Amino acid sequence: MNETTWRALGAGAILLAYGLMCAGIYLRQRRRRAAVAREAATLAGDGAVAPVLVLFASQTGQAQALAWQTARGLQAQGKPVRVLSLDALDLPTLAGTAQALFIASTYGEGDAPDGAGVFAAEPMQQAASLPGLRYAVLALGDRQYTHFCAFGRALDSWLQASGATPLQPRMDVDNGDPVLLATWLASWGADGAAGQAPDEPTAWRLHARRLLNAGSAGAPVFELAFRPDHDGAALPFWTSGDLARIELTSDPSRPRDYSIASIPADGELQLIVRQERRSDGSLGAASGWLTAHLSVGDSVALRLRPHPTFRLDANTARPLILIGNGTGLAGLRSHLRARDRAGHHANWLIFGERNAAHDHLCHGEIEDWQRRGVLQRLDLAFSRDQESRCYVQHRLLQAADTLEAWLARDAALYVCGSLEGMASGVDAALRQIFGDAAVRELTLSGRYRRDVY
Ligand SMILES: Cc1cc2nc3c(=O)[nH]c(=O)nc-3n(C[C@H](O)[C@H](O)[C@H](O)COP(=O)(O)O)c2cc1C
Repeated sequence: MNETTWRALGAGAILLAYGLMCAGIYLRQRRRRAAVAREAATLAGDGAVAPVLVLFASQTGQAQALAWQTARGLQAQGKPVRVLSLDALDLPTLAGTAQALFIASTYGEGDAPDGAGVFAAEPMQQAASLPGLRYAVLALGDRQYTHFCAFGRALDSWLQASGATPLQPRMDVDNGDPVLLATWLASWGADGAAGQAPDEPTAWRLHARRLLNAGSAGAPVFELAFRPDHDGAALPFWTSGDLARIELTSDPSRPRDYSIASIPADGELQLIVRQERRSDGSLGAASGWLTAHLSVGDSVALRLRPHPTFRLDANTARPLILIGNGTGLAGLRSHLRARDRAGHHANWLIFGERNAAHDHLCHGEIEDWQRRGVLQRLDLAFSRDQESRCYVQHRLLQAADTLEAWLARDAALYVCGSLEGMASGVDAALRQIFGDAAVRELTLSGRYRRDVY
């Protein structure tokens, strides 16, 4: 065979591989859509009347929970309903819908939450044609952020620019304002009183508190262990990836969510908390209370919050790549403990902190996982142990080939820790290695999940 024939064969092989990759993406998308459709069909009725779409854009689950409450209200009035995450919505479906209700939170600097990132980056980039659509928007946010309810607002503007007609003015909800939530729910026939989080607080006792980074140049990090307040009381249900919400008596309007660092099999609920200091030197309200004021033996009320976007769920049987920094180890540790118990050893941890000597949080447990093969690979990035700063995103770039091999084995990525610097850097590194389209596909298929703050 001459060189031209070899080249032609090579080009043919590349085309074939590309075709197979496209077919794989298409089939996965189709499977995902079918699963979403099955879930939504439970409320959708017999198909004689077009369902109302209830669409949510949610990071930690509040918008999602409200979407289901809204849907149940509509259903109680005899209306067929479909509940969908915004990223599971396509424009033809929306254009063919008469009525849609949007419940959207805001993250980052006025950005869409992860479950709506693709919708925000694609359909929302230009006006669509939605003249037959009547809609309402419930925007969730927090006035402490500069871009209050920015994503809900952007969604509203886009719908208006697309020719859709508002059923009522947009509602901008500050910090879960119960009055506005009850008003929204009542307008769709749902029980207003159910507007509060359905998860009841449970009573716990602080059993132990341990400093994890003695001698650190950074702020102290503690592990707190809580046990049920009453001896012999059963542990409430949670699963790895979930959150614990703390409401301070001094500031009940501003609850704080912490990633749970343990699993129920540990017999206790553990958190990893960094003691924050304000610029005037005083302790942060929640972290100061947990790390300094609360004494061992004291009681606390915690609400366990399901965190569907960060659970293992459909990724249970997949290899996992767990990436995080600082107290973000909490969310990764609960997953690793769950994996250890389930005997799933295809785990790769990439963890970053400042100095190995003082900030190697939970190193005993991590070494034990390594020794027992629970971790197949471990990469540590101690940013200040060398001249030039090195972060987890640099480890990702250095290990790009291995990362590619793991993703080819259908691995899922879990990122936990700070949004600025870490999670944004990790996202940029993933896009640099795999391209935007692949990151989009990972997000849509639930193989790229984040618990970032
Ligand atoms: C890291 C972080 C960033 C946030 N950024 C904003 C923001 O820019 N603007 C805003 O109005 N709310 C912001 N919020 C508040 C959320 O939008 C609000 O808590 C919402 O109720 C969460 O709903 P979800 O559980 O459905 O994601 C932010 C919250 C967190 C934790």
